[in-house]
Amino acid sequence: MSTSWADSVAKSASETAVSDNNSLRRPTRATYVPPHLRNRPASDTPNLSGPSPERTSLNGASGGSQWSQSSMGGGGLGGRTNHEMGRQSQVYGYAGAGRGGGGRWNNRIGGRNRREKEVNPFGDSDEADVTDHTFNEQENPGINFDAYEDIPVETSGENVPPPVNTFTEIDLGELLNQNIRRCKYVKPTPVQRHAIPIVLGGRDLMACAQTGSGKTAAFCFPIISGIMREQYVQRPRVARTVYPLALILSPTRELSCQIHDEAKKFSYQTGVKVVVAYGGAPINQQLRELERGVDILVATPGRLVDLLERARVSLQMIRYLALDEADRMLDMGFEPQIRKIVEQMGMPDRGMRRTMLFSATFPIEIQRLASDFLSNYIFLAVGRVGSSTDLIVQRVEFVQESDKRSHLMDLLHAQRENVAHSKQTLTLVFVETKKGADSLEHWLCINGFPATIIHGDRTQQERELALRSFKSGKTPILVATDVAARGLDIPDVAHVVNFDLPNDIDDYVHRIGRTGRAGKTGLATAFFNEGKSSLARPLAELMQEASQEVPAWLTRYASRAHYGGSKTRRYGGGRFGGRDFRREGSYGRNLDHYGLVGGNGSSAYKVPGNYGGGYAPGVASAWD
Ligand SMILES: Nc1ncnc2c1ncn2[C@@H]1O[C@H](COP(=O)(O)OP(=O)(O)OP(=O)(O)O)[C@@H](O)[C@H]1O
Repeated sequence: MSTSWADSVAKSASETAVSDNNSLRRPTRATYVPPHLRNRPASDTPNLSGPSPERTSLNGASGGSQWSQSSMGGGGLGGRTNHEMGRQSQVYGYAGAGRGGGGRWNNRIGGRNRREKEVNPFGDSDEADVTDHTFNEQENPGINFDAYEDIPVETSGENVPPPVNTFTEIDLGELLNQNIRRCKYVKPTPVQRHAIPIVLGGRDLMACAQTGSGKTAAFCFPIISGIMREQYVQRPRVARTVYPLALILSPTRELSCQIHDEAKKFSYQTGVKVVVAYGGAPINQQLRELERGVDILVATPGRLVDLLERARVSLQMIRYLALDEADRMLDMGFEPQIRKIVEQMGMPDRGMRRTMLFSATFPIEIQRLASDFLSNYIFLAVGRVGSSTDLIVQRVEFVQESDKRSHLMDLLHAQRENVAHSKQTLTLVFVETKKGADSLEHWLCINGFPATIIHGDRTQQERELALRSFKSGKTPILVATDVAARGLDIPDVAHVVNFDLPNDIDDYVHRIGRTGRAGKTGLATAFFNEGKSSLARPLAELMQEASQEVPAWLTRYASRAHYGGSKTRRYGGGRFGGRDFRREGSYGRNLDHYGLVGGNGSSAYKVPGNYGGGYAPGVASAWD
């Protein structure tokens, strides 16, 4: 019989307890209090002042050996099936039965006392209905699910766990369900329907799903639920080092903050503690936060490496690893750093942790790199991957460089008139360089259009201020480089203008995806001229796939363009372009091209360094 990770940890816990002189109380199966029952009134909490369970638990590096003796393969989280998990939840009063059943924040998880009161991330919103166990579709507008009705879904890999249609079909735990209701989510989006059972079923996942389709929750829910339901996890106790159980990596500071905010909402009152660490902000504050305890660490790669090198964070206990915007994380800019984090800094090997990679775009060459981090994974494609959603109306206009500003002005004037009597709408304008961003913002402001900017040369404080000012509508125009292209979820962005088109079609997909989110519609306008002729073909293809009107002049440009000049569709061909690279004939062979179907093995793909970044050689990076 295979030994699950949870079993081996539990066994170790009880063995350690016996071998010690019983001088300290330790958790055993009998005393286990799941995290979701810990945030309870003091009167129900035994031994609040007792010694920390971790005090004499695994010492230092020995925590790692717990991992190496155990197996997470096949059987899933702790080797249990969903069904078995359901049974276990009854044993522990899971499913929220235990109001008053156990500890509170100052029970230990993550290595420290938690005496601070948890701030309600939902503010003062009405709490009345969250304990009602239903997800009421009628009452809740949430998301336009009709937009997703006939979305194509493709999975590949062995024994794919079946999808679910409702949150109640998944045993996520009542406290998490309450938070889902507080978020006003009534049913899972397509990516959630498929991804959550896959990860809860113990499988690794590479998931492609369109922008704004709910990927954040798709990786957060199984992590939070998994941590809540598992056996008590003893962590090594090494001075000033913390041992998170889950790591979520994202490429930008703002996106990490956003994921952190979301994860905090989802984990409210579950006892699962989420901390964020990112560059450009004072590290001491982040260290203090970490010292208060951490179960899920959301981080940007650079700051994480810093924390690892200072030995303030250890990855030994990581059992869930999620890479958001995974293709970006594995392109040439980040890949060495990610490889170092995942393979050389003490994280349990693949197969010993659950690994999830998410993005809206997943080029084949990046899939191949990514597969190094995954074990017997499932590939999930929701929607036409590498494509944009049909919810976004895409327009492309031929505008010479010298005319771009006046053209933008015309658009903004028209927009102003259109929305004069309706709700304030936000416009996001993408430019290629930081300098270009500064100068355009200045020009807009002196011409009476309140604008702000975000790019990698601004201080983090300035960046955060700009984003707040934009979100609140105080400055309804945000001029941005690609640093704002991915992941940011700003509900009222009605219009994305590609003042300068990116060089990479995937960057275009992510940029326009800042509008048309969660089932809402949006508008994206691009200024095209000869300088971007290499983008003509992939752009025309993409627009066609999304049933957009392609101007005749763009089709002419596209027919003149040849593959060598740009990255065209790299997703394995076919209208539904999200393809598992393992299904391509090339899998297992050492390719000399990157899976261009119908292409000629473009030289653009033969040089790995040519991928990523989204800016031409010689152009300063727009990223951090
Ligand atoms: N089940 C749901 N019901 C209603 N709204 C949802 C649901 N899941 C997610 N959302 C909302 O949809 C929006 C988009 O979600 P999210 O930011 O996770 O998208 P994404 O797929 O990660 O996008 P991107 O590719 O741009 O990063 C968010 O505002 C989120 O709160």
